[in-house]
Order: sequence, then C-alpha cells, then structure tokens
Amino acid sequence: MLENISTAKVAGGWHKQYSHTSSSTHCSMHFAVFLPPGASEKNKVPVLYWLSGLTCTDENFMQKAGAFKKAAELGIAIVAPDTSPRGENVPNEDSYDFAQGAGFYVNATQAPYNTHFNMYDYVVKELPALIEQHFPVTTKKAISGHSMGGHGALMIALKNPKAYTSATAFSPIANPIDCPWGVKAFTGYLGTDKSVWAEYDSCELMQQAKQADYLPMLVSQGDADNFLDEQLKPQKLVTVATQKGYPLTLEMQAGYDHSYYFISSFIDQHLLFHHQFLTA
Ligand SMILES: CC(=O)Oc1ccc2c(C)cc(=O)oc2c1
Repeated sequence: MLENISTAKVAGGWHKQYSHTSSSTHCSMHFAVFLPPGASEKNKVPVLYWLSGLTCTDENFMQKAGAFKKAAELGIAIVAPDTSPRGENVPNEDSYDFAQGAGFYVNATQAPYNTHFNMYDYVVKELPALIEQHFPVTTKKAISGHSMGGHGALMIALKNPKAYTSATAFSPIANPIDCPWGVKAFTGYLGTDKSVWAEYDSCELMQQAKQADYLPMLVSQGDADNFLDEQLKPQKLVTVATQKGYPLTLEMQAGYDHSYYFISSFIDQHLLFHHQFLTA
C-alpha cells in the first residue's frame, strides 16, 4: 500500500514522494519518483535508480542534482529511495556514518541491525517490484549513486549484471573493505568475517566478474574531494578494471569537491550515458 506524501509538477513531468511499509526493512520507508512528461501505461519509460550518500534521504538528489530537465528530455524516470530504515524502533547511533542514514546497501547479519537494515534486498528486489507495479515504467533499469550510494550502485550492478543496463557513480566508496567508513559499517552490519564483507565490495566483485556479465560503468570523481585518498580510492577499481578489461571509465574532474555542486555539474552526462543503454 503506497501513501502519496507530495506531488509537484517539474520540467513538464511529476515529482512525487511516497511512504509504504517495507517487507525488507520491517518499517515505513520513503522514496521519491520523477516521472518524465508523457509517461503513461501506453508509453512506459525506463528507470534510473539513484542511491544517495551518508546522512541523505530521498530528498537530497531530487532537490539538489538538477536532473529533471535532462531526464524529461530523455524520457527517463528516476527513483530515489532513502538511505536506511528509520524510526523510533530502528536502532540508531549518534554518528553520521553508521545506522540511520547510513545503511550501506547491505543486508545486515548482526543484531540489533539485522531486523531492519536490509537495504540490499529493499533496493534490488522490493522497490523495483513496487515501482513496476504502480508506475508506468518498463523493466529496463540503470543505477547510479553518490559516495556511499556510489558504492551501492556499483556493488549492486556487479552482483546483478542482468538486472541493470549500466551503472554510474559520483565519488563512490570504491573499496569499502579497505577504508574507515566501510570497515566501521561492515563490522557493525556484517560482523568480523571478511569473506562476508567481500560480497559487498566493488573491487572484489569486479575481480570475480565473468566477461559475459560486464556492463558499462562510468565514475566521476572530483580531484579536490577531501575524502578521495582515505575513503574513496577509485584508482583501486580502475586497477582491477584495467587488469580484467572491464568497461569502466573513471573521469577525474579538476577542482570539484564531494558536494552536490559536483553532482549537478555532471548529472546530464550520466543521464546521457545511461540513456544509450536503456534505449538500446
Ligand atoms: C547533501 C550532501 O551534501 O550529501 C552528502 C554530504 C557528504 C557525504 C559524505 C561525506 C559521504 C557520503 O557518503 O555522502 C555524503 C552526502
């Protein structure tokens, strides 16, 4: 059962927010959807799933990325889930990089997080099924995200290469098993067995990928990003991609930081990148 929270016309299309009770996270979840002009049951459109970063909700991308005009022109719907389960009954910590607002797109195995923090199942299975049931969309899907959400987008595409046409990321946490944000989150959600961590690490997953499962990937990274060397490490993914012949392009952008100013500067390029594969 979807509850409509807000509706606004934008770029000739519609931005809408919904809440629903999730069977994956066992709590009420919010998501936002942009439907381009002309989307209808007779004219279904493909979908770009956007995964946001630490501290974000379904609102940050929709309000700050400036994606609507290009998505409207290209006829792409955009779906943005929240970044974690939330609510009084959901475990939380007084920190920006773990628990509420920081689900890391994994299925937690460790108590007390394993009841609610199943963002992997939510994003990969429950949300697309819900979107395809209630909105005029095709089953063609692409995925993108920022920072923690960039990790989520690349990791989910690598684990489900047949489900997505393409994957892109802005400033992704490219090797979470080897950076402070990832080690903290994976220890808390997944425990200390590092073989379990590897199942959610883009570098490890790309290393295991079969050529028949390769899909086009684009990563944009600002060289003035304060988190680049300690947390993000996109060059580690490039090293694996080069060794494997994986079709990943990393574009370093001079002077850009970790913010939505960067995302809004290159979101049109990412939409155009996905469009070629969503419409092939
Ligand atoms: C709206 C916004 O600025 O979002 C934002 C800021 C900082 C971060 C950091 C440091 C990490 C991340 O994963 O996401 C993120 C998002």
